[in-house]
Amino acid sequence: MTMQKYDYILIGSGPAAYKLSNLLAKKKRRVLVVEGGAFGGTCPNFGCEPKIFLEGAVRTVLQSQQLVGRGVSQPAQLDWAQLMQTKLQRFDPWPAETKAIIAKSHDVEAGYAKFVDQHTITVNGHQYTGDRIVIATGQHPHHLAVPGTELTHTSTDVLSLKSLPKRVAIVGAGYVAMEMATLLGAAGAQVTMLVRSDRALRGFTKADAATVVKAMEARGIDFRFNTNVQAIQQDADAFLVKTDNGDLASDYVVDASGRVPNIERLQLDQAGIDYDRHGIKVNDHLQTSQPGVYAVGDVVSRVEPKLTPVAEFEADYLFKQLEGGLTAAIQYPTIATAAFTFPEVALAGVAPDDVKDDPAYQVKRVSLAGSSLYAGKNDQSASLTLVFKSGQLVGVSAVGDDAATEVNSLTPMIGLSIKGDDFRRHVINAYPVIGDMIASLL
Ligand SMILES: Cc1cc2nc3c(=O)[nH]c(=O)nc-3n(C[C@H](O)[C@H](O)[C@H](O)COP(=O)(O)OP(=O)(O)OC[C@H]3O[C@@H](n4cnc5c(N)ncnc54)[C@H](O)[C@@H]3O)c2cc1C
Ligand SMILES: NC(=O)c1ccc[n+]([C@@H]2O[C@H](COP(=O)([O-])OP(=O)(O)OC[C@H]3O[C@@H](n4cnc5c(N)ncnc54)[C@H](O)[C@@H]3O)[C@@H](O)[C@H]2O)c1
Repeated sequence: MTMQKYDYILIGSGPAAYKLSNLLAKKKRRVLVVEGGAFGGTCPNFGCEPKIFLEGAVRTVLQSQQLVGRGVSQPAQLDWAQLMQTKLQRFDPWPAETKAIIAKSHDVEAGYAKFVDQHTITVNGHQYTGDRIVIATGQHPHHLAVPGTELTHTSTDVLSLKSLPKRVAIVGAGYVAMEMATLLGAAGAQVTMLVRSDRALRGFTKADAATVVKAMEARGIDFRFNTNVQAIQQDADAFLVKTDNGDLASDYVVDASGRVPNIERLQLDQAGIDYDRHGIKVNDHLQTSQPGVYAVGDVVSRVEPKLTPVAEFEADYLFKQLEGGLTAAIQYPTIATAAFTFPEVALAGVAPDDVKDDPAYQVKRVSLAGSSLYAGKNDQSASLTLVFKSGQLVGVSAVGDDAATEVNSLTPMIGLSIKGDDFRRHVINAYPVIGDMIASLL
C-alpha cells in the first residue's frame, strides 16, 4: 500500500478547519480534510445556525405576546411542525454542499481519523502522512452518568425535532439548556428545567441571568434549582425523571449538561499528544506537545469561550503563523458572547460581577426600558451594565430583547480602547436606535 503524503492534514471540517481549508486553498498546498460526521461541523448543522434560524420565528411570537394590549390584539402562534419543515429544507443540503466546496480545492475523506504516530493517521483503513496535522475535532454533548441516560436527547435532536412533545424536561441551565427551553417553550411545550446548582447561565452576570429566568418563568417555564437527576425510567406512556427533589413525568428529556472535547477516537496516546478533560493542550502558538501537530477550535483546552468566531480566529492565527511568517504568540481580542434566550443576555470584556468590589473599576447600570425604542417593544427588562476603568469602557453586560446586538455595538469601544470624547468627535450614529445611545453612555 502506498501511503499518501500531504502538506497538511486537517482533522474535522467545522468552523475552525473549514476556515483553515479556505485559507490554504489560496496557497495551493496539498491538503487532506477528514470529517467523521456532518461536513461543516457543529455550528452550521447542529448549533448556532439552525438555532438562530428557529429563533427568528420564535422571537416574533414572543414579541407579539409581549405587545398584546399595547396595540397588538392577538399574539402570533408558532406552528412547530411547519417551522421545522422550513428549517430542514434549508439545512439538510448543507453537509453535501460543504463537502463539495472543500473538495474543489482539497482531497476529502469521510471517516474518523486515528493517530498512528505524530505524522501519520488512519481513516477507513487508509494511512496518510502530513508534514503538519491540525486537530479541529470540536466537542460533543456530555451525557449524564445516571441509569437511563440512553433515554435522553440532546440539542442535536431538538434542532431537528419534527413533532413537539407535550412535556419536556431539560437538564442543565447553560447556553444550550436555556436556548432549547426558549424554543420549545415558545412552541407550546410545558418545559421544566432541572438545575443542579442555584442559578442559571453561570457565564453571565448574576443579575442579568436572574432577569432571563424571571421572564421565562413568567411564560410558564418551571425552574427547579438545586435538583440532581438520579435516574430516568420509561413507563408505559411517559418518562419518569427521578431526582433528589421529587420525580417528574415527561414526554421528552433533554440532556444539556455540557459539552466534552472530541478526543477519544483520535488515539492521541499513539502520537504522544497531551490532553486533559477540557481538550488538547497547546502552547501560545497553538502547537500541541508534538512538533508539527496543532489544535484549533473547541477541542483546545483553554479558558477562552468555545465559540465559532473564536475557532475561526485561531484558524486565521495558525494560517498566518504557518504560511505568513507570524512569530508572535496568539493574543485573543475582546470576545463578545450571548445566549439567544428571550430576553437575550450578553457580555464582553470585564464582567461586572468580577470587579464590583474593586475600587479601580466603576460599574454603572443603565435601564433602557424608558426610551421610545424599548417602550415601543415593551422590552421592560432591557438594561446595560457598563464597566469603566480610568474613564475607558472595559466591559459591558446586557439583558433585553436585543442584548447581543447591544453588546456587539459596544465591543469595538472596549477592543479598540476608544474613549467617549474620541467617539463623539468622530461618530454620529443613526437615531433613534441603540447605536445612537452609545455616545451618551461612554
Ligand atoms: C446548540 C448549540 C448552539 C451553539 N450556538 C452558538 C452561537 O450562537 N454562537 C457561537 O459562537 N457558537 C455557538 N455554538 C458553539 C459552536 O458551534 C462551536 O464553537 C463551533 O462549532 C466550534 O467549531 P470547531 O470547528 O472547533 O468544532 P465543530 O464545529 O464541532 O467541528 C468539529 C468536527 O470534527 C469532526 N470530528 C470529530 N472527531 C473526528 C475525528 N476523529 N476524525 C474526523 N472528524 C472528526 C466532527 O464530526 C465535527 O464535524 C453552539 C453550539 C451548540 C451545540
Ligand atoms: N449562544 C452561544 O454562543 C452558544 C450556544 C450554545 C452553546 N455554546 C457553546 O457551547 C458550550 C456548551 O454549552 P452547554 O450549555 O452545553 O454547556 P454549559 O457549560 O454552558 O452548561 C452546562 C449546564 O449543565 C449543568 N451540568 C453540568 N454537569 C451536570 C451534571 N452532571 N448534572 C446536572 N447538570 C450538570 C451545568 O450546571 C450547566 O447548567 C458553551 O459553553 C458555549 O461555548 C454557545
